[in-house]
Amino acid sequence: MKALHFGAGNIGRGLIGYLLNKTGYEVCFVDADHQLVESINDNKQYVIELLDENHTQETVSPVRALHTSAQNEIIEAILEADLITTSVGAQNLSRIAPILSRGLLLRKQQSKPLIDVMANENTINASSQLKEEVKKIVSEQQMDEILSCVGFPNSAIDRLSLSEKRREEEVALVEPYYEWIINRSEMVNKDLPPVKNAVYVDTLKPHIERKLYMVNMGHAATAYMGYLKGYPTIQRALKDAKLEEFLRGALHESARYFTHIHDMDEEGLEAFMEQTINRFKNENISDDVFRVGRAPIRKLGSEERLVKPAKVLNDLGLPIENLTTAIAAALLFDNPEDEESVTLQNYREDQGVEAAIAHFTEWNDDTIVSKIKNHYMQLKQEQPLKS
Ligand SMILES: NC(=O)c1ccc[n+]([C@@H]2O[C@H](COP(=O)([O-])OP(=O)(O)OC[C@H]3O[C@@H](n4cnc5c(N)ncnc54)[C@H](O)[C@@H]3O)[C@@H](O)[C@H]2O)c1
Ligand SMILES: O=P(O)(O)OC[C@@H](O)[C@@H](O)[C@H](O)[C@H](O)CO
Repeated sequence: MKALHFGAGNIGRGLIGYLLNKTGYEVCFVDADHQLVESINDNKQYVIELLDENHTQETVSPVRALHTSAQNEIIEAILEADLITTSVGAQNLSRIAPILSRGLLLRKQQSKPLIDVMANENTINASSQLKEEVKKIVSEQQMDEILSCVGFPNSAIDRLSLSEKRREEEVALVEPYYEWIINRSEMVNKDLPPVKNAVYVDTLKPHIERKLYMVNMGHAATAYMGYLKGYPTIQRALKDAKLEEFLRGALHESARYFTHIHDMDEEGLEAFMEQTINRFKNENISDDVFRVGRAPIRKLGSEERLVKPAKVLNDLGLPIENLTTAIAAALLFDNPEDEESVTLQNYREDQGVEAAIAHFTEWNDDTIVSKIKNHYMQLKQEQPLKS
């Protein structure tokens, strides 16, 4: 069995490549990073190290990689693949669509078997988003042809995954915990063996929402508040009792979304929150606030981790103090090396904070805008040097 995976970054190697390899797939990565592609091809394997006390290492092999410029080889790999997956960042899905559509149309012309394409990104329904990107660039008839032999099952992935260069080799550093949840009902090829240790469900929504609106919400809230307090990592930030209390508060607010919208039980959510906080505090991990807070414009989006639960909870008349504080903190996230952070800061300086809140969150409610602005002023006052 052959799997083609776009994005050989942290989670691509640390979770997806790892589990596909364990399932028995020959994994071929596609990546835009020349050095990464070279390193994978030089070794035909890569190392994955568990971030636990033992730092256990495993080798994932055999693997190969193609650079995004190797268009003919990528098409060949699409034609040969039994499964196609991605983890390139939701903002890059549109970049994959052109080569993917060419390859999928050729598969149809050559009567290749049914295939599933699964985008594994931190966003709601990433595979559906990828499908929409394909739809934008092909004709209606071509889209019908693609959909007659391709499924775009959505999924949720969870594993704190980092990377470290050691002797010219990118080592994937991963926490022991992982979760890959796949919407079976959206798959067209159910003949393949299930991905090892993946969980197959018929309704993904509660799972992906809990991942994004609790794990990633809590992570982002900690990163933005941690940054403002001058902490370099999530783990250092959570040594500050006040920040841990803030994270707990934000998680408790968000948990109400799940009791009200998904009818989840409080006890289960409480356990999930504790598990999440403990994962973030893992002493064996050093997770940079700039990585976790990256792309603040994406994270402030109306369907995203901070704004969506806050909006729904507000409509239900439930508290959102911590969530709106986290949104305010995101507006102060200033990393000159992060393109979105630079755009955000420029917009805020040119247009003012109120305009920035409405523009980026698309939450056009005067009471809310002024609530977020108050938090923002408070945070700014506490951190005069940061902005
Ligand atoms: N790292 C984590 O802890 C983690 C966990 C769960 C989900 N995710 C999600 O997985 C996705 C990837 O995250 P990551 O942390 O691995 O990021 P990363 O930056 O480490 O990896 C992304 C990789 O995609 C490559 N890439 C970018 N554009 C490409 C393109 N057009 N074609 C091929 N390759 C391309 C990059 O060169 C990079 O190697 C994101 O959506 C992220 O939200 C990450
Ligand atoms: O990948 P992002 O930018 O959406 O979010 C940053 C982190 O919260 C994220 O990568 C987590 O580490 C991951 O989602 C854990 O499964």
